[in-house]
Amino acid sequence: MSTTKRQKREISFNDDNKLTVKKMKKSLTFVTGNAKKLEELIQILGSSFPREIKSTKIDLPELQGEIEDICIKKCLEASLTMQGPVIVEDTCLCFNALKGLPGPYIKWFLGNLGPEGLYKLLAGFEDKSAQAICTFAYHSGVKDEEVVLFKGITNGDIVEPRGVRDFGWDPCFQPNGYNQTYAEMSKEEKNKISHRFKALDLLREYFIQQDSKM
Ligand SMILES: O=c1nc[nH]c2c1ncn2[C@H]1C[C@H](O)[C@@H](COP(=O)(O)OP(=O)(O)OP(=O)(O)O)O1
Ligand SMILES: [Mg+2]
Repeated sequence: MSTTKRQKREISFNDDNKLTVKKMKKSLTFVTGNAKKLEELIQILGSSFPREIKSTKIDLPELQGEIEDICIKKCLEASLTMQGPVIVEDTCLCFNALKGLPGPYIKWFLGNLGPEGLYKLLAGFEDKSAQAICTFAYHSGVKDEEVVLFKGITNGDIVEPRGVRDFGWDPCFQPNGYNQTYAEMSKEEKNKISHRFKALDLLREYFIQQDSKM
């Protein structure tokens, strides 16, 4: 019965003056400057996720290098700032014809070129295929503990932009097996197949496993 040992509890009296004990979920802070990422995370994880998600809007440094290194460093920065358990994520859009670029630098390419410009980048190439990669990183906040990574990849094509323009490069990314871009799909549909969904599915599994070991 050690599962409840470390769980916080809220003790109060209900209307009939009976003592009630409510188990409180531990919290986990998602550090991100991007409100759309947070919105999707909340929709994907839902209320059954075994942690209470809090969020802090901090623009963490945009680092260079391999995806894994970027995520580990980004997560350690967040953990130092928050002094507690945190998750961060980094999203890459990798064009196969460009050997994986823009990759982690997609934010700057998108900011300067927009979805149209991203599509035009591939004008000289027959291969329009791309990978949307989302990597979540978790750190417990305990010094010397390692960062854990969860990666989700959705393959697709870069197409002429179509659909609503409320989230980044969604209008120019069409996942394989669909004739709609992410931006033309409903949020529910995107959240069932997206790179972010796949990464969060692994993260959810990890926390369920962790709790079952306690
Ligand atoms: O599902 C997505 N669909 C379309 N666009 C997306 C998606 N996910 C991220 N994006 C955009 C946001 C940013 O322009 C770049 C990733 O850069 P990235 O550094 O990971 O995001 P960010 O700086 O906005 O937020 P954060 O504070 O969490 O680093 O791709
Ligand atoms: Mg960023």
